[in-house]
Amino acid sequence: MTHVILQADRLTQHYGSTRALDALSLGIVEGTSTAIMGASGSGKTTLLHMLAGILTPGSGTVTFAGQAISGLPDSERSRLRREQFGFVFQQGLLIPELTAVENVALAPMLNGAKKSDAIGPAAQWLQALGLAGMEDRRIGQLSGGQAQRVAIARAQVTGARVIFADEPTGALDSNTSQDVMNALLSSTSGNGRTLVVVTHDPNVAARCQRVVTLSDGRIVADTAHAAGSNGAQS
Ligand SMILES: Nc1ncnc2c1ncn2[C@@H]1O[C@H](COP(=O)(O)OP(=O)(O)OP(=O)(O)O)[C@@H](O)[C@H]1O
Repeated sequence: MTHVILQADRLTQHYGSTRALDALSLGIVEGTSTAIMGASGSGKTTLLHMLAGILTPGSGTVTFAGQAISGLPDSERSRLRREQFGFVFQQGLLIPELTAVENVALAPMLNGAKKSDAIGPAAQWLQALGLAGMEDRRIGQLSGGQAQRVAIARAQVTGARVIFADEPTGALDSNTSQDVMNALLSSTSGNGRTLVVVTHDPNVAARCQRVVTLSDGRIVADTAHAAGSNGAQS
């Protein structure tokens, strides 16, 4: 049975006279991969940030696992983000002074875990993402694709139920982009977790099970891909 883990209802957001989102409603089924596409300025990042509780909507609601999150106080939303959500951005926003494993361990440590307890799961995630042996390298000693896989590990080590990615392959060449999407899909929707990814890249979108296209803050296409790879390694 399908379970809607995230539900947006009639989200509207204005920035001055710009309407970034226009009464947009969208349900995301748990364990699936969804790409959000659309021209520059169509509202993709605004939508992602609202689904993730980073932004509160001007009007409308976002419900996560049955709880309305859009009206929660900042502190509650930030706890929810740390504990239930993971984030992967175009530039991994990793800390260059720390090693790969320390960067990943930082996520559970921010939730109160001791470093000695956080390092083991962090190393396991790096291994699962093909980075065994690179745990002690600093970020500058990794390729762009390897660094993005560290960011993917960091997004998930806390047990996040939903992973939000904003142009996760935007800074990578096409082969590396394929590798990173393999890693992202297999570790998320391939593993029962939910992935929502904003992308301009049709190759990235085609790997997802569903593609939602925005224009002027509205959904203008919503396509399910029977052939969505759901994380299969190709
Ligand atoms: N903080 C802000 N202040 C003013 N306008 C904003 C702000 N954030 C977004 N906008 C405007 O809202 C609209 C939607 O922006 P958004 O970043 O969501 O689009 P996008 O589809 O993610 O674009 P891109 O692909 O270029 O990242 C745009 O017209 C943008 O200029």
